[in-house]
Amino acid sequence: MSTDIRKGLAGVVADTTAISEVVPETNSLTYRGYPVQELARSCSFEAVAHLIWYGDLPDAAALARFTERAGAQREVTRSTIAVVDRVPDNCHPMDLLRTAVSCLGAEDPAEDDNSPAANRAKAEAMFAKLPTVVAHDFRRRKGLARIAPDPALGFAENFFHMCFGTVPAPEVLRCFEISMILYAEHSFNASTFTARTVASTLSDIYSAVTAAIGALKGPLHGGANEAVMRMMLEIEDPALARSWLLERLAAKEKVMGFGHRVYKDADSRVPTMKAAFIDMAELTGGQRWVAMYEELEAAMMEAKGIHPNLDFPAGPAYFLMGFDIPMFTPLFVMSRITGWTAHVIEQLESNALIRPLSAYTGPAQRAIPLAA
Ligand SMILES: CC(=O)SCCNC(=O)CCNC(=O)[C@H](O)C(C)(C)COP(=O)(O)OP(=O)(O)OC[C@H]1O[C@@H](n2cnc3c(N)ncnc32)[C@H](O)[C@@H]1OP(=O)(O)O
Ligand SMILES: O=C([O-])CC(=O)C(=O)O
Repeated sequence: MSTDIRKGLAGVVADTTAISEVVPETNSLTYRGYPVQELARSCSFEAVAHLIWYGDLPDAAALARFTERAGAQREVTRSTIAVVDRVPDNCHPMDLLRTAVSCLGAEDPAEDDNSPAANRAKAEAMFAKLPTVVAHDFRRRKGLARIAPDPALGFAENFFHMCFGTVPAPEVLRCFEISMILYAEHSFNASTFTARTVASTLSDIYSAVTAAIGALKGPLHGGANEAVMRMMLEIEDPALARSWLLERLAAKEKVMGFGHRVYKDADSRVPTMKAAFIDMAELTGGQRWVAMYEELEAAMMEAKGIHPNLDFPAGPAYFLMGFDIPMFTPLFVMSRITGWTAHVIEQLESNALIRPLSAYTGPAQRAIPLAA
């Protein structure tokens, strides 16, 4: 047996995928062959979701059919709302979302149908319904009544409508949509690999997504977008950012929103998201957070040569859009549901149970003492 242990599976190529390609040498990320920056510039999130699941960008007619199908499925059942309403409202919203996906699975009579067509239909249903749950939770924590989804609105417009009762300026919608497109897919990241591992046992797609939500919640992964904004609020004054960061590094602490397992020379998505964040700051008078961003980014580059990752601009951009911090990782879920489910379908197309080996380091085999 090989004892070549790759901690964290770093550098291990675990399988093939045709969904996205991350090329750290050229700082590039493509979804089904299209550069993500170009998708963010010219496509709707619905078109990108279609691309991720079906392999091609939709033409106008296919996009209209897809958007109509998604719009019509946004409502969740009364029983899902009832379960969600019983979850304590001091829990993290990711806990609630995980529970909601379990409910969606339990309610689906076709839960165990793992055919590609059935799983695509379930993926589309989750894409449509998860924003309804996230918005409901956002309002319920403030003691506000639920706002029903509007099937006539696009993905981003409907989500703001369900959260705030209004649809913001097109520039805000665009920044939000850009974040959804950039967060949608990123090859074998920890949560996607979790989803694929669950799928590899021939479990159902809802179980895979539930597990992926658990993996995304951690601050080394999706939870970092929340931690970034908490850090910025704690620092408060951009003039204090550099010394704050250097103190953390001196104490050997990690600074959230920096570093990446695959990209060592900058995250391909950051320039696009940073530009969207700056647009948000200009729209809302939030330039203080841009100054904070610049200070932290420069100090980290000088001290450790480590670049920001996507969570670094996404966190303050969501803050400026008016979302509460614990909601930031659920926003990530609303996007990554596309990538996760595409990977589950791909895993099942040529499945092999995911089960690595371990090198045992416990005591050598021994006899049970007679008195035991
Ligand atoms: C959408 C996403 O999920 S993107 C990732 C979001 N996560 C974060 O922002 C959390 C903060 N970042 C990190 O913890 C890491 O960079 C990870 C987990 C993302 C990737 O880590 P790995 O590839 O395992 O690298 P690892 O953690 O071993 O770091 C390598 C070196 O860089 C340092 N380093 C990496 N990231 C950071 C950071 N954010 N702050 C301070 N030091 C860091 C490590 O301390 C280590 O230094 P050392 O060699 O002197 O011990
Ligand atoms: O790829 C990773 O390890 C983490 C990441 O950036 C993502 O999931 O978007």
